[in-house]
Amino acid sequence: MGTSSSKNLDSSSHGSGEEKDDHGGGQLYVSLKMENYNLKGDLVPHVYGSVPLVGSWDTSKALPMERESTSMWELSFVVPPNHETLDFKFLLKPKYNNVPCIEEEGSNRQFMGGKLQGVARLAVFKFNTEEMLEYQVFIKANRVSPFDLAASWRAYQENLEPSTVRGIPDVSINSLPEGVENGSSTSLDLDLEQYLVPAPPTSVVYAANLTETPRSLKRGGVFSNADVSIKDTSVSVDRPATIKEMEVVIPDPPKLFSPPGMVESKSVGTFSSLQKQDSYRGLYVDRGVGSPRLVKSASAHTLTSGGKTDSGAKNSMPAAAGAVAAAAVADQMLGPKEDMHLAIVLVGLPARGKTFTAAKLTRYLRWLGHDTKHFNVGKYRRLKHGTNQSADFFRGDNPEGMEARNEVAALAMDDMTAWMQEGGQVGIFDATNSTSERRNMLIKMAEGKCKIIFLETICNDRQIIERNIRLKIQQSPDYADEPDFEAGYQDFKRRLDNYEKMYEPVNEGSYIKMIDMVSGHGGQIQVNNISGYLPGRIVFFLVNTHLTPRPILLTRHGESRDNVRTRIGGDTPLSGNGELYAKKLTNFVEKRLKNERAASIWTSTLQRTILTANQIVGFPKIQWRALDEINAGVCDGMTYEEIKKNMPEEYESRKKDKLRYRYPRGESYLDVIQRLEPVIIELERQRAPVVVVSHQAVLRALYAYFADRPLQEIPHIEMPLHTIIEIQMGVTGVQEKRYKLMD
Ligand SMILES: Nc1ncnc2c1ncn2[C@@H]1O[C@H](COP(=O)(O)OP(=O)(O)O)[C@@H](O)[C@H]1O
Ligand SMILES: O=P(O)(O)OC[C@H]1O[C@@](CO)(OP(=O)(O)O)[C@@H](O)[C@@H]1O
Repeated sequence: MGTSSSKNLDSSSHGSGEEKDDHGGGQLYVSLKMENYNLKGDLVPHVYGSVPLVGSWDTSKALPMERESTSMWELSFVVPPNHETLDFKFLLKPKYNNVPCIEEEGSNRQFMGGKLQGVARLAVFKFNTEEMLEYQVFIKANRVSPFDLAASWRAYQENLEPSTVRGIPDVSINSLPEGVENGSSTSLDLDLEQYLVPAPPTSVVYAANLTETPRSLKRGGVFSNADVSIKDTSVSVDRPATIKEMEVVIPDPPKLFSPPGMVESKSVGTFSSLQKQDSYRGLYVDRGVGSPRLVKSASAHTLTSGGKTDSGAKNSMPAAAGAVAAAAVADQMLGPKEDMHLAIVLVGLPARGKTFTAAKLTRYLRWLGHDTKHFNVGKYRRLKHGTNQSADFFRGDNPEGMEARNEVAALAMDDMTAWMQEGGQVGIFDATNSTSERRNMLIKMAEGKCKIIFLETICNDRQIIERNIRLKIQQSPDYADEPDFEAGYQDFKRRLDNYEKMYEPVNEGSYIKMIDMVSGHGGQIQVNNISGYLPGRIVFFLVNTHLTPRPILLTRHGESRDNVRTRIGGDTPLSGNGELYAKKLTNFVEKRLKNERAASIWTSTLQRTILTANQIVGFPKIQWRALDEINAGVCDGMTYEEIKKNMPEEYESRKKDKLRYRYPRGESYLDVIQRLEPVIIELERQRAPVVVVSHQAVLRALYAYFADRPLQEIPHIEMPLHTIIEIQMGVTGVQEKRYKLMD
């Protein structure tokens, strides 16, 4: 208490403290603390004793101690000086219940004339003959005058840091200061490009794993790995895409979005990799497309619980929490065998967004924890028959062409069903599948092995089809060796005519039709005979996706006071550095979004994110509970060092499996992913830019979705403070830029 009349009776398990005589009179301020890292159910330390304040020896009136930190419990009270003696003991019992009630071993503890009597000792609780719990005890008593009490109350109030953001409604908008028009503030001489830093290269291991050589072709001796690189050089079969390969040029610029200040960007998503604007050929990054059957990919391992095999089939529990896990378990226990495996079979004319949609769906399902693979028949065709087949190959009246195409489709389907027998959950079968004869063949092949849902992409907008065709000539390995863009364009048009002559829209079985869904409004989704958890989710996802180009800006809050103290969790305000970042971010957002008609700012409900976004004006701000930081449970407020020292088992368990590890009374990364699903759906649905101000763990999970990073990597993704990750969504997939606003 820091008063001249204080009396310190510090009595801990390590020895009793120094005593001073009482000269000041007044009241006795008693502070009791107990410490133990082990908890026993919902038992809370209580104090009961001889004076009415502490229950007059009635256990039901005992005073509960309050949790001061993970392991420390605290209770302070003031007793009038006229109590000659104060006897008391510690109890363990539930906070709102009187049973069980365990009293500490040994005699009463006693204050006499304001002095603690006897020797310091631990508080020992015996549950039965074998089980007991020991708490360290810290007791402090000070004589304080009423004047001291009043002064200390004032000091307490001054130092108290109640949340400074209380009262800000969940949805708010700070209006612009008078005389300032949106986007024309004087502070805007900021050059965004000066803050640009390189984005990390796409994960090497993952990209390579995803583009494995189709197994059935390899087994048949059609080619060796070495052949693949030679025959199909423009498909990144055996090697990851390098940053240079992933530069993107979008054709027909006037029709497409080009945000201010855009410079070089890197694709982290489904498509990318064209070269220069006026050179019509580029590298095609076939990310997420493959048929890995021989070699298990890293992602396949991460998505199953144990990888145990049962007569060849592994136990396909998803690496997921919550609803995803519950549905998977129910399917395994109750569903018909073929329902455990789902085949999404794409249908549509060329250049209708089938591969794009398939890759996006794969990314979403994998992020949720479903074991999903994308099988692209075009890749099989190129590997078996080469990359330079002309339009004639695709004529309906060309029997050799028809046979060759059906054969590679059957090979891919074989690979997909074989992978499912090994435990794979969702196979996405990507080809035109544009005749009912072809679809019948697939239905027969799937019998008893998996359930088929057709996903047809239909586009009636000539302009969009034209743009898609141009993208195709630039992206597809089929035209990688064609130096003349116009020749490639004419050939592709003839190929399209050939397909159109044969095309039969889906009218059979279970299907989803996406009709004119590119812009996110005006289109429609038709579904037939769709039921079940996963199909329902897939429909919901597809309803909400579109291709309207828009940026999503992800940033952590400015440095918080707990960040400075290296304490995790908590709800502290910003440090000086953090406040500076809040200002810089405000300027950045103002400049970056100055030409946008609409945008919104999303924060968590914790004050460090709300304060970071506080000064941004003119855009609606929305607080999302789902964006709150991973809940560290009983470790909230501790440093990693403290956890390591005091809870070594917890520390080690988290180190071993950071993805699945759940803090006691808190969350795991998998829990965080589950609660972020509505956020992802809403980010997909939004057509205007969104700025997300959130936290390290949450942003790792969100970023992983856009960057297509495997679940296992999520807890280890670098997510630095004071850096903005700009995700550009659009017609070529997802690209990333990074801005570092502070050193
Ligand atoms: N639902 C859709 N309708 C029309 N075009 C789309 C759709 N989804 C994506 N696209 C666009 O179509 C382009 C070509 O898509 P792609 O998937 O290669 O076509 P496909 O596999 O049908 O030949 C993509 O780059 C994308 O911009
Ligand atoms: O999963 P790890 O690597 O522990 O990172 C999450 C931690 O990051 C922190 C900072 O250490 O997030 P933030 O400051 O962004 O809110 C902690 O609050 C949180 O527990």
